[in-house]
Amino acid sequence: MDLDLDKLKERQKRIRNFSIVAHIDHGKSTIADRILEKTHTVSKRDMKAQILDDLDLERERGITIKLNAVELEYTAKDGKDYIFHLIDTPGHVDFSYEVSRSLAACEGALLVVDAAQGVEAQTLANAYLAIDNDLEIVPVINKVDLPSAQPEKVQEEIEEMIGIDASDSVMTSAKTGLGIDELLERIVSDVPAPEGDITKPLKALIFDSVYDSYRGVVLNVRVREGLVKVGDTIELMSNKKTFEVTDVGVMSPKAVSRDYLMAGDVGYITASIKSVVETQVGDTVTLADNPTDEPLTGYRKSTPMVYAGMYPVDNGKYEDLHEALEKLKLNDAALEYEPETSQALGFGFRVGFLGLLHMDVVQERLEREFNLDLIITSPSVDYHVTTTSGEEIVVDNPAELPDASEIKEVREPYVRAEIMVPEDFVGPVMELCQRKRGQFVTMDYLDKYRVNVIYKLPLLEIIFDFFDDLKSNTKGYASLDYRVEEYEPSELVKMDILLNGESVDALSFIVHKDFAYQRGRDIVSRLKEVIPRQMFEIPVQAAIGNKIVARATVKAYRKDVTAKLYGGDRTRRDKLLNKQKAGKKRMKEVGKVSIPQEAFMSVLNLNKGQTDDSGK
Ligand SMILES: Nc1nc2c(ncn2[C@@H]2O[C@H](COP(=O)(O)OP(=O)(O)OP(=O)(O)O)[C@@H](O)[C@H]2O)c(=O)[nH]1
Repeated sequence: MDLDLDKLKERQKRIRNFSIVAHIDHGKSTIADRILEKTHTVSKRDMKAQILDDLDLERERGITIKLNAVELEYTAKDGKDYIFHLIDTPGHVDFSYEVSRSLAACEGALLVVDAAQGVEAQTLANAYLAIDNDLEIVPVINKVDLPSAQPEKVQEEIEEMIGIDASDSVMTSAKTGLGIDELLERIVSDVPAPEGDITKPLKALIFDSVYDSYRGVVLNVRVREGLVKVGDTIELMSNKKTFEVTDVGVMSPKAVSRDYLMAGDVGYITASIKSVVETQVGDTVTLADNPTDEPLTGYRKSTPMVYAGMYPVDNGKYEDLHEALEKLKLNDAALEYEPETSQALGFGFRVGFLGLLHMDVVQERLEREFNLDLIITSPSVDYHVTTTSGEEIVVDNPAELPDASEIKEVREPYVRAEIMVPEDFVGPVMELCQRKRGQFVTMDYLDKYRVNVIYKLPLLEIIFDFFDDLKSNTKGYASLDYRVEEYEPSELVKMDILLNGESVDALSFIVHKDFAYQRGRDIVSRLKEVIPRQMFEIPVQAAIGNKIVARATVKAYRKDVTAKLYGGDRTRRDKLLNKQKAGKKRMKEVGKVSIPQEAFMSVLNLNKGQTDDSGK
């Protein structure tokens, strides 16, 4: 192999590694498509819309979940050929950890801002992530074709709110293709070429790893120093495991083998690694016989924020569910699960998700790709509990919360929520936050019209429907960004639900003392609606400890039953519920009672009930 050092150095100067960051829907994927098209990475004819979103589900939902790195070739106006590595990032608040991963592989970021919407919460959050990573930021104002576009105003916003020079922002319309040529030139001129000594021992960062049934584990790496090629023995520095490299290459957008990857490159390595568990994202890859002295510093790991039980409708499918989760995990580093048993539902798993959207995506993939029918219990957060005997435990399943008499203190996760909103809506936003047990922190005017309202809120209150409520209370103008900051003591109680006199563990939930009675009543009346009638009466009760706080009765079967199901507005929560309804009637027999999937999601509706009540 001809590895002329001067040529390699010359090649390194022509590499540009960059990401595109934006608030959701500001046009990141469409811009990526245009760039791919312009660089002829895919011919227009072959190009499916949004080729970077390779999961069917992503395309359907129009959201980007997994990050993808592609290599593009671009002949610039200076006549030289440049090598672009474009790393796509997701925009949804559930997936912000994926953003920080991809940024670690780049020197620059295109910050895309919608010319009509302006800077929003995720624009800021992502811009700060990029600044923290020392990336060169190229501001891009997209959708300038829209009649409501106000590019100059957006330019000012970027300068005022992010503090970067936006006077030379690239004006684009990813829809018409306007400005894309200029954007490509700006990537060449503004994004710095990677540095890193090619002659030093290999030092590469794993920023993603995916399982491929043909190739085994595929490591997506950013090479920082040195060079790697087929036949090398690599070592994963965190666990000292060694593997022989079977292939290296880049995605373009399909996998294309290369002779080597060198300092500055973003590409893949395969090395007959059997399990993704061995390959930690953030780990450093080096050569076994010529290792680097110091590993790279890893970056923030994703941690689940929402937990729910997943049970096969057919108990015989437990192993299938196990296998399916194992396979999904190979592709989804954020997914966590462990076995769990429920008296009511049998054997299943407690699964940790980044948020409700992530939960929804996982459920859909399990059902679609693995053909499983699942019952999912209502989502919960994790609680830190100190028992009277001084023991510290973490509880992510309401059924496992110890008896009140054994609890000294329960702490729940609180987030710092930044809500950006036009001044006119500050009132409704504050009202909503107060209702959700929020504590006001501060409020800043971002410009003449817009305010950044900061609240401390219990994660429990915001995971379900806060975002939807926020949107409806502000005519869609508010944007939200949040992160878990701390755990704080809270007066929480466990609500048990009894059907036919039997406590159903999978229906219990944790609720703040002040809302307990109302929610007890709400859930009971909701369950009364969704539990199908039988030949006998079914008492439905809500209890805190031994105390029954609400009760209702599912009357014995009559012929004219019309189950009144919640229709409601078009929010994510409702879509979730509607989907549960639309699918096959998923039921679980518990004792003599059949419990449908909707019953387990009742707690999502409860919040709605509460909001409606207080909103009246
Ligand atoms: N009018 C107009 N519409 C655009 C333009 N760019 C993108 N859009 C539309 O805006 C919507 C969102 O674009 P996407 O590219 O999917 O946005 P995104 O930021 O990638 O969204 P996520 O992948 O969900 O984070 C789509 O309906 C696009 O067709 C533009 O320049 N002009």
